[in-house]
Amino acid sequence: MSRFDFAALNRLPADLSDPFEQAVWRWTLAHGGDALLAERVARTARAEAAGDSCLALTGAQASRHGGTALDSQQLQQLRRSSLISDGGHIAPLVIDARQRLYFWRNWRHEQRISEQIVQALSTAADQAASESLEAALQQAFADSDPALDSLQRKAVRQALSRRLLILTGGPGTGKTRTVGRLIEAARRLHGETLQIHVAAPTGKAAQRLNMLFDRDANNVTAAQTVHRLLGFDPDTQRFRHGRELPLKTDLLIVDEVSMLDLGTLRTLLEAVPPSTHLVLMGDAEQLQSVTTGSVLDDIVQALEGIPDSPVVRLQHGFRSEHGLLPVFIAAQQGDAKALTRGADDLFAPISLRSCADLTQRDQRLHDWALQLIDQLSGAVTGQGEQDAARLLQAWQQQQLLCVLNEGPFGASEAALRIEARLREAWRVLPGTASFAGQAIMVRRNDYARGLFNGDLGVLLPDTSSRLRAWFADPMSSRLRSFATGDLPEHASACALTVHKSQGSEFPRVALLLPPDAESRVLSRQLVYTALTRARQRVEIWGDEAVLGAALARRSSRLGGLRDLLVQRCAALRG
Ligand SMILES: Nc1ncnc2c1ncn2[C@@H]1O[C@H](COP(=O)(O)OP(=O)(O)OP(=O)(O)O)[C@@H](O)[C@H]1O
Repeated sequence: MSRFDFAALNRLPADLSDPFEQAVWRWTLAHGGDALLAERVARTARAEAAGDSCLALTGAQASRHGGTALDSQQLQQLRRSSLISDGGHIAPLVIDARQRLYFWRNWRHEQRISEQIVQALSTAADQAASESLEAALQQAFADSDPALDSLQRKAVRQALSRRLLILTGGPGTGKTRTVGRLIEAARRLHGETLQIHVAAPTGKAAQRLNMLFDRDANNVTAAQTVHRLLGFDPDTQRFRHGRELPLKTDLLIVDEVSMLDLGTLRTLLEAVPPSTHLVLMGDAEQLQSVTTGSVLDDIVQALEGIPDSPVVRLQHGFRSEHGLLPVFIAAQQGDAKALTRGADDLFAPISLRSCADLTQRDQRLHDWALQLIDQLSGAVTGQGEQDAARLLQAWQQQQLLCVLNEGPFGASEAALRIEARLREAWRVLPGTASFAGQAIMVRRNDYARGLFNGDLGVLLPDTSSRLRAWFADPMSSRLRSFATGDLPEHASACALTVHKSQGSEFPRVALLLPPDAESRVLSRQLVYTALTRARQRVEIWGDEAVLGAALARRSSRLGGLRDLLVQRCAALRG
C-alpha cells in the first residue's frame, strides 16, 4: 500500500491549470497514487474532456494532452499502483494491453458496447421465410427504381433478417426513406402486434423524424429522445432501462447515432433484448458526440467491409434541389479547392466571404441581419397560433452557424449583434428582455413541459396580447405555447454553434469561421456537419486558409472501441 506523497503536492505540473484536472490530481495523491500517476490521471481527465476515452501512455499519441511517452520502467511503476487494474478486477483506473490509461467507466463502456454488438452479429434473428421477406420488400419498394435503390433494399433486407443494421450515408441519400420502407415491410411481415420504436439523441432530431414518417399509417409510436426511451431520471442521473429492465420493443430504430456518447450507447445496447431488430443510423462523417467517444465512426470503420457486414452505406444523393452535393462530397474528402470551385459565380450554391477581423465580421452580421429582417417582416406583427407558425417557419429559412459559442467569433456574440439590429428595426423599447418576433432555443431538457435542449421557439402575443413562446408540437401539426416566465433555460437562436445545429436542416446556412487557423476546434467533420445543414445555399464567412486548415484536419478521437470490435469480430469468425 503506497503512502501519501506530501512532497508531490508541491509538484503540480504547471500546465494542469484546470480546476477539475487539479482536483483529479489531488484525488489520486490522496488515494495513494504517486506523482507520476496523479499527473497521468489528471491528463486522462483532460483527454476525456476533449472527447477521448483514454490517454495514450506510450507512442506518438502520448503527447496529445501535454504529457510525454513513458518508458517501460515508468509503466511498470504505474501498473503496480492499487488504483490500476488491467481490466481483470474493478479499480478506478485501467491500463489496457496497448498502454492506454482509462477511467474504469470508459473502459467498461467500450467493452460492453463491443460485446453487445458482436453478440447481435452472432445471434440469429427470428426470420420470416425468405419468399415472404422478398414479397414484403417488393411491395415496400413498389414505387421506386431498383437501379437506384438496391442499397436501400439491401438495408431493409439486412434489418429484417438479422439483428443489427448500421445504416450510414450523407444528407439526402435516403436513410429516412429507407427506414420508412423498413417499417412498412416489417408491418406486412409481422402484422400489427410488432412493437416498433424510433428514437434520436435530441428532441429536435426526434421531432424531425416524426414529421418525415407516416406514423399513423404504420402504427409507430412517436419518435422520442434516446434519454426518454431509456427512462432517464434527471434527479438521479440514471436510466430506468438497461440490463436489468430491458425495453419492450421488436424493432428499434435510432437516428443520428453519431451524436451518442459512449455511456448512452452502452445503456441503449444493454437495454435492447436479444430478440430485437436494431437499426443504428446516421452520417458517420459528421461531428462526434459533445462528450466522449466517436461511436458511429468507430463502428462503421470496424465493421464496414467485413464478411457479412451489418453496415450499409447509402451513396446516391436523391434530393433534386441538391446543387450542394458536390460541396458536401468535397467537404467529406477535405478538398478545399473543389469545395470553393465556382464560389465566385453569383448563382453558385456556395459563396466564400472574407471575415478576417472584427470590422468584416460586423459587416457580415449586418448584411445577415438585413436579410433576416426582410425574411421576417411579414410575420412579426401578428398574434395567435397561426401567425406564430408563420413566424417559426420564417425563422427556419436561414441559420447562422458558428464554430464556437464564446469569444468575438462565437455564437453568443453574433446572436447579440444580430438581435440588436432586429430590436432597432422593430423599435423594441430599450431594456425589454423579451420581444415579439424573437427566436429562442431551449438549452436544457424540461421533461415536465416536454421542451428539450435544441427546441426552437418564437415569441409572439396570443390573441389576448400576452407575449408567449410558441413551439412546434412533435405529436401534431399544432403549436404549443408557454408563458415566457415558464421557459427552461434558453438563449437567442439568431446564431447557433455547429454542435447545436446537428439534427436540423435549413434552406440557407452561413458558417462563421474563427480567424485562427490553428484553433483546435476546427476540423473537417465540423465543416462537413455545418455545410450539410443547408438544403439550398451556404455562405462561408472566413479566410480560405482557415477553411483549408479545418478541412485538412480530420479529427479522430482516441479510444479502443474500433480495435475491440475488429478483434472480437475476427475471433467470432475465427
Ligand atoms: N430510392 C429513392 N427513389 C426516389 N427518391 C428517393 C429515394 N430515396 C430517397 N429519395 C428522396 O430523397 C429525399 C431525401 O431522402 P431522405 O430524407 O430519406 O434522406 P436522408 O438520408 O434521410 O437525408 P437527411 O439525412 O438529410 O435527412 C427525399 O425526398 C426522398 O423521398
